Amino acid sequence: MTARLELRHISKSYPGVKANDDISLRVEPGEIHAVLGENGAGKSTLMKIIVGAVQADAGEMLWDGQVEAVRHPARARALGISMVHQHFSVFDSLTAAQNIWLGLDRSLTLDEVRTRVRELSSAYGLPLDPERPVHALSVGERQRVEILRALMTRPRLLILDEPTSVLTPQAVQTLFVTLRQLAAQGCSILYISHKLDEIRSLCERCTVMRSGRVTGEVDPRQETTAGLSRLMIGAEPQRPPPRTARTEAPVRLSLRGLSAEPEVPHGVALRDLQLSLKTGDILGVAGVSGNGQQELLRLLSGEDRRAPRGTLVWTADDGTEHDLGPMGPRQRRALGLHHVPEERLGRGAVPVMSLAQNTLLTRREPVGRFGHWSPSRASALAAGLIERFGVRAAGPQATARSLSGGNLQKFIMGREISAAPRVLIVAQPTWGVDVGAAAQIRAELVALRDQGCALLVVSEELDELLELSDRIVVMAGGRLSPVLPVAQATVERIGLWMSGLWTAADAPPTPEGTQPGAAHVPA
Ligand SMILES: Nc1ncnc2c1ncn2[C@@H]1O[C@H](COP(=O)(O)OP(=O)(O)OP(=O)(O)O)[C@@H](O)[C@H]1O
Repeated sequence: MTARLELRHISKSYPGVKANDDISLRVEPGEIHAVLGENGAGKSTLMKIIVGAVQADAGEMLWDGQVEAVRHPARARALGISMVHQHFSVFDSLTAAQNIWLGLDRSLTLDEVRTRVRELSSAYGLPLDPERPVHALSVGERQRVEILRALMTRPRLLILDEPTSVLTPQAVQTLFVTLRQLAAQGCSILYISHKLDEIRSLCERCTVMRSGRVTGEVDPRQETTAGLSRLMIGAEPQRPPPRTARTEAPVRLSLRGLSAEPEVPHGVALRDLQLSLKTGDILGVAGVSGNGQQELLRLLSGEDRRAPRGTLVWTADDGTEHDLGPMGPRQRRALGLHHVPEERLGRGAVPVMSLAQNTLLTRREPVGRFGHWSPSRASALAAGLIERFGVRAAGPQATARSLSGGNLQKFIMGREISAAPRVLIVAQPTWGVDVGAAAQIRAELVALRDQGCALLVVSEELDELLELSDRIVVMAGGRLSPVLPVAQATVERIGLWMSGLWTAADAPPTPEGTQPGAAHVPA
């Protein structure tokens, strides 16, 4: 059979790093082919070469058996190659439908695109209102925009770079049904993921990369998860640290009936949120993105300062209370409240600035008494983070945008964790991070909690929340469910609550479990 895509001896170097080193790869028509590799292994670079966004230094590409020099993304689109990127390339001020329309060849009118989006989103179980502006969408919903945009082009090769990082388990299953349907119709799929279970259940072949080279090609269905992990990182991931039993701990931060109207049209209104973050405790917030998580995170971080007086309260060690509502992020950081936003590029880091300069976004150590910052101290801080968190980067002067997605996530997480925060608010802590690094980040979060930090972790990965959290709460329709100790949080129960189906009777018989306003809320 003629391969749909064949790569022969592809190499690509950046200053100081050989991102791809003599890579060969074959993808058959209708094949679902995984590309697996640790952060910075060179997967995204290879995909960018296939779609013509980056030019290889050496090697050739064959399409349907013919040598093809894809020098431009338009050529890749004309061949039928479509890619869903890890970092979303959407325009914030436009609606979902307008964004999709812009990415197409204009053979359809905007109205036709809207109709088609509705059809595709219901056929493939990817709910999305085409009229909503993208700035009001959560990352999970933005990802759906990208996936729908790719599906609209009726691709012959669909490349997905970490498509499930922000999808719920149910949404992942639906996506897999879609992908299998597409493959059965002859579309080839290149699937990049760090989730070994997903690769084993979805893909027929798997190319493993390490440090820019192919280290093996296997049938993932014949491998164990541990076996794949060994091929990829040369070891099995760290086991989760043993949990110590928690005793009743003092409250550090509380939400007391916090309600807020949406800041933007189509945003989610928050209703009567009651919650306490305790010292030495990890509270996990589960839920489908777009149910108010983004709005809650903005109120907690201080980007949104509209929390009504007395509804967002910081309790100091001596018991005195401070109203956090009107304080901005910097004032909150001075108290010890740090925050990792879900969007890494743009909000977590400034893409064109060096890692050293990016430390200044949230850290004061490099800043002197008169407000001048010291480049050497910023570099030293960045170098320390690179070392401690195993960030693969050319050095402290590398720009944030030159890092692979997972490495930038490690850097940002490291910057906030090593600030020794008293409260840490984290969204999607291990998004795009390989299994080894994910285990390390989780262990660091648990260590922080053991040092007395109060953590709130928002994640769409239920398994991650169950592993990390001491207590779990579900967010649906802008409300919070009762809080459950993790031992009582079964996947079934949490899954049901994700659709807003809880009642006051669900609250466990503990003081923290009683939640006014925790009535049934259809999402
Ligand atoms: N534009 C660039 N300039 C400099 N270095 C780059 C650039 N793009 C990628 N690199 C480097 O090339 C290497 C491979 O990066 P790539 O993004 O391909 O990795 P990846 O396997 O996709 O990683 P991840 O799983 O973290 O997304 C990394 O060391 C990265 O820092």
